[in-house]
Amino acid sequence: AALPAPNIEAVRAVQRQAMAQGAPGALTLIDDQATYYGVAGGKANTATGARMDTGRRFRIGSVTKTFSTVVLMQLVSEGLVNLDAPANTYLPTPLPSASITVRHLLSHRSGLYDYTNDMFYYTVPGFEAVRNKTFSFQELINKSTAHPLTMTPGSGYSYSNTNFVVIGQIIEHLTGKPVAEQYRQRIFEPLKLTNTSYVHPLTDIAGSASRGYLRPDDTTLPLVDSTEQTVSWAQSAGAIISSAEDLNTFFGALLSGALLPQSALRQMTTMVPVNADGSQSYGLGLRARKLSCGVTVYGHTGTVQGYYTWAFGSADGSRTMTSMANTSNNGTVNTTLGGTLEATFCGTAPT
Ligand SMILES: C[C@@H](NC(=O)[C@@H](C)NC(=O)CCCC[C@H](NC(=O)C[NH3+])C(=O)[O-])C(=O)O
Repeated sequence: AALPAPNIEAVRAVQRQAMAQGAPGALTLIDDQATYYGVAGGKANTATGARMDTGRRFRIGSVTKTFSTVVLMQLVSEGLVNLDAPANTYLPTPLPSASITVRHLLSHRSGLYDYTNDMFYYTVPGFEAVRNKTFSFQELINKSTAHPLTMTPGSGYSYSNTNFVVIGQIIEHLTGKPVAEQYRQRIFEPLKLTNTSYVHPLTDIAGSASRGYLRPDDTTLPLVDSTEQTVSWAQSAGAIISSAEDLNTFFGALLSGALLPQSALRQMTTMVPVNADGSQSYGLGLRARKLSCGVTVYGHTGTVQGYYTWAFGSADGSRTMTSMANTSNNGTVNTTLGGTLEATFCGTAPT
């Protein structure tokens, strides 16, 4: 069924609202079967006054989880991993529970505690304490397993960054190669994502990039420029740098079936509701949202110091959209930015 036309004025209104709520700048790029609509407002750099534009690179946070899932699903398709086998089968150091399967990790059903809850309890001190640090996967996993499991594995949905740090460790343990090489060889190069990179533990964003601004818990204090960091606290759970165009290409290829065998994509898009009315669900490294016009879109959100990202596409990948606001620790801005989904896929204006 044909989608309603994107409502570009509504996208602009959403961005204006997000900026009024504290985002220095915002961008949205829509790829509607190779017709492009770009909207950008505000500042990419508040010190120089450089304006935001849709070509700017930025940190995509948890949208990284979908890239890690694609690599893992390629290993499944190559017969190297069984989704329902215990994760311990593929790990150098066993997790505390042998009943945690690979599928539990990809669907946030493992019960592994999310160490970032402790790490970022105090937003700016927590960030400053790790922004230049490098962690091994095992160090991050040990921070998690210092806490008991939050639930019996498989008994429910509970989002945890730890799950995708373990996925990164499985990828490296199985292939003997760093995740950076896997992302590049299996996704970035084949799809020609020339503005997408995994440079951990380097802290700079090369090329034309937006600065990112972290809002302190004391909102009367000025924003903190959080652009340079290793993102070693997240790695395979959140350290990729990309652009709106590249994320649209990635989700377009994934959802149209050009990136994975159909059977693997079907595993990823087998969703489990995660909220009461079922409008939000999670599959394998993939979120789904049922919009007001009945359209369901698939993608991922991202939150990393200084950047909010929404990257989603229609079920067949024929229309994709990426939105970014260059602030974080400001839930109001993130929720507002999510309004670009309705504007893009339902043509509706913000309420
Ligand atoms: C939710 C999102 N998850 C991610 O993108 C992952 C990588 N990010 C986080 O877990 C947030 C870490 C704290 C950010 C900090 N917040 C604090 O420090 C709060 N005390 C900030 O907002 O920048 C997703 O999957 O959609």
